[in-house]
Amino acid sequence: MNGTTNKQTFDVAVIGAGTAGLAAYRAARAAGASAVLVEGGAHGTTCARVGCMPSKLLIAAADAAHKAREAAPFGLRTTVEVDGKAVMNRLRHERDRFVGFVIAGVEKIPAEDHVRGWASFASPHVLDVVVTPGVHQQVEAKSIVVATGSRPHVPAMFDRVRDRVASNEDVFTWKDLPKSVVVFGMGIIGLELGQALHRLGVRVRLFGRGGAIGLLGDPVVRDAAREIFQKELAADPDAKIESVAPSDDGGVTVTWLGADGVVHTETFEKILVAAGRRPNIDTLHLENAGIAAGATLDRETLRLGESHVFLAGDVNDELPLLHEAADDGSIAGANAARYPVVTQGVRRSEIGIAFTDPGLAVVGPGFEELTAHKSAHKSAHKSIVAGLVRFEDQGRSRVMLENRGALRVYADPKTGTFLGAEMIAPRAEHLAHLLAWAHQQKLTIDQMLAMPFYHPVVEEGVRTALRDAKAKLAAGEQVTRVQ
Ligand SMILES: Cc1cc2nc3c(=O)[nH]c(=O)nc-3n(C[C@H](O)[C@H](O)[C@H](O)COP(=O)(O)OP(=O)(O)OC[C@H]3O[C@@H](n4cnc5c(N)ncnc54)[C@H](O)[C@@H]3O)c2cc1C
Ligand SMILES: NC(=O)c1ccc[n+]([C@@H]2O[C@H](COP(=O)([O-])OP(=O)(O)OC[C@H]3O[C@@H](n4cnc5c(N)ncnc54)[C@H](O)[C@@H]3O)[C@@H](O)[C@H]2O)c1
Repeated sequence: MNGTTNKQTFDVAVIGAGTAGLAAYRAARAAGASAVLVEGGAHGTTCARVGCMPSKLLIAAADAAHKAREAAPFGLRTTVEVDGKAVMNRLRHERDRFVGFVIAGVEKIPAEDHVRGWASFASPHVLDVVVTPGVHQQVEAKSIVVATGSRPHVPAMFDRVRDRVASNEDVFTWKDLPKSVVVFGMGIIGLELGQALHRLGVRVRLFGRGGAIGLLGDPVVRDAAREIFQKELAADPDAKIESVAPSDDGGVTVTWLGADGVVHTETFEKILVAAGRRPNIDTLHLENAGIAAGATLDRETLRLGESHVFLAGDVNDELPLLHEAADDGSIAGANAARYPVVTQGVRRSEIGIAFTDPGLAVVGPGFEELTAHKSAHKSAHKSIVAGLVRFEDQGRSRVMLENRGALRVYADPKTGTFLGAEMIAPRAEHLAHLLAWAHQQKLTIDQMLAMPFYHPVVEEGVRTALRDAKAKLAAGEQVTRVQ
């Protein structure tokens, strides 16, 4: 290390000024501690800059195009022309507005509480911050909140085209829509962006791995999702890729073995890899932090083992979602301020949503976790009750021509307590909230059925699933995971 300047001392140091880090800094200050926020990259948070907000802006344009194009059955004649430059301009304009609000909040933080540079552990309580190459600053703190987020993971199979691979960091910088995009990964990012680009007139092909679709774990719901997406898009959730090679025109050529047993080759202008994200923890020299070997994260306190280090947001690889990052930050920041006294934070019921159309959602721990082994014996899976609704004949969904999808609600066979749900459904984001609130209240299926249901609404579909669960509870009909 050369060019080290002064050492500043605080009660709490927070690494990363994303959603979790900003919440941690504010919670630490509110608890009366002195605190510093260390940020190495661009301000504005992943969510606002290259995540939640720009992706939803692209989806909003795509949905508008799709609705207009699909209006004929209602007796409407429309033609849709997509102006790619205008789509991307609006996206960036609105995105920059959201980023601006975050930056305005950061600017309110006193300058003395703010260090610009990349931090890593020099010793348990001292961070080395690289301000510019060769210029270092030291920050000393009693406790440290690591809130460094995550980054896109690009597997080795893309090594030959690595310099051409786009991630969520690149898509929203595109000035115009490309003619064609191959998307690897049918997780949430791949599905959201892939479907949106397709609806905006881009030739899209989606490749997934192992049959996974978004966040779904329930085989009944996943099968429905596969069918729906494959009807609309070229999508193979269990792709047998033979090669991904650079093409002469600056794009990529993909060769794969199709489900038809035939080897196909197609060339695309762009390649988007959305094959998962990795926590930004490997460059922090955590080995210098004095943390006992084998220390694990306590999700209720966000403390790493018995140490003075707390992990908040995507970096802890628990639930990489915006509202969880914000909650993590508040819990970790308050605990870091009170360290060594730590208290358990309030955790909410789990909810995950993919903003596809139809939307995907999981409420509670999800089918796979609910039915996981109940003992060390491999074949001993837990049984649950699952009530099903399919949306083909659901009244309001059919009125709107959005009658596609399936939803399963889960119940405890003994108590009838609602355990969660998975769905691909119209208005999924709203149904998921309704169900998550019932889940957090630990309601039973009977108590949920005693709530009001208006007519005609999509929520009546949820009632159908709840009634099915009630009937199956009475009949003792349970489901178990099939290996
Ligand atoms: C395309 C996309 C769409 C998404 N859509 C949604 C959505 O619709 N809903 C939802 O709930 N979630 C969504 N998410 C997830 C959500 O964006 C993240 O869970 C959330 O932004 C994580 O916040 P964070 O504070 O942990 O990380 P970040 O906001 O990434 O902040 C981490 C910060 O740490 C800084 N940093 C890293 N290392 C260092 C270091 N060594 N020194 C100093 N600073 C460092 C980084 O520069 C960064 O500013 C989406 C994510 C993506 C990628
Ligand atoms: N609406 C939302 O809340 C939202 C939207 C976008 C992202 N996010 C967050 O960001 C996280 C990361 O999203 P993501 O979609 O990158 O990750 P993901 O983990 O959700 O999905 C990655 C997918 O890529 C597949 N995959 C892995 N390697 C592959 C390969 N070589 N070829 C093809 N497929 C491959 C995996 O099987 C998996 O299904 C999500 O887990 C989520 O928490 C949330």
